[in-house]
Amino acid sequence: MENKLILDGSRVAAEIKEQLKKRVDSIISKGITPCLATVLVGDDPSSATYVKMKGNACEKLGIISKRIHLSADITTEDLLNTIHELNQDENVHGILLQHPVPSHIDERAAFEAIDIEKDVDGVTSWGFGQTSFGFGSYPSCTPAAIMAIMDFYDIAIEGKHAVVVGRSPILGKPVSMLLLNRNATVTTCHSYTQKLGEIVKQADIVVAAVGKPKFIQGDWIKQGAVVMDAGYNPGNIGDADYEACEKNAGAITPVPKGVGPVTIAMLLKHTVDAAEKKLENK
Ligand SMILES: Nc1nc(=O)c2c([nH]1)NC[C@@H]1CN(c3ccc(C(=O)N[C@@H](CCC(=O)O)C(=O)O)cc3)C=[N+]21
Repeated sequence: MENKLILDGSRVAAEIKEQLKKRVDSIISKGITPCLATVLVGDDPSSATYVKMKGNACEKLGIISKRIHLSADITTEDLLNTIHELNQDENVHGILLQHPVPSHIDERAAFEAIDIEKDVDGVTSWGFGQTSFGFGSYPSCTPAAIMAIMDFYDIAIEGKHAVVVGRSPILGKPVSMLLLNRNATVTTCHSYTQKLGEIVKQADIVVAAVGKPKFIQGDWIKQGAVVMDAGYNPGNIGDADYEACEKNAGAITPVPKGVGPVTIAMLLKHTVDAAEKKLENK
């Protein structure tokens, strides 16, 4: 049997960040310091951890991390006001509103309030539309990460059958569009999909984006298929049953150190892109 490839997200992220560091230094020498604003609402511990990781990753590259932490009981209006202020703030180049926000808040309205120029996390419907049509600047970061890992390892996409399990607005749906734009044949599955295992079994590329630990079963994976696990469940458990899927897969991302670190690298890249655009228009 051919060798199995463990897709090392930490390595991909490290290489991307090394390139970014040079660009950050150059932007700073021209008088602008890239800045990402992160907005965290409430006190969910894993959200707090992820946001902290994003902020720290910024600072490591010399990007300013403007960290905004709002209390869980704010209103949608309060959150919209915060976003409007960040939109107005000349020194902020990118805005990340951490998902999920408390359920009494209209998350979609908050995402939509983000200025398209600053939507480095690809959460607006405008950004999604651009991604879908294939000309946007900032696809959502986890979908972008999945593509970046496949490109890093020269995994063929064109003509392949990609099965995406999940259709969330910033993961399953946009990654389906990115794969489609790369000429994959895309099947997007969800909670109403019948005979899911049989469909996944047909996949050359499986994207696990359901948000349920170990949901993708090993015997659903065709021999040699590529498994991209975008799950981030409590305890750092992926959406694929790794031990079982790994047996059949030709290539697979682990959790942790798979898609996660590259998601953060893509966020940094988009922030640097946004700061560079600002510089060009100065
Ligand atoms: N608006 C928005 N954009 C997001 O991109 C977004 C979000 N909301 N909400 C939550 C998910 C989750 N997410 C992760 C990013 C990195 C890791 C990551 O790097 N994890 C490490 C391990 C983490 C640890 O050590 O605790 C790894 O996989 O190696 C995980 C999860 C971004 N998300």
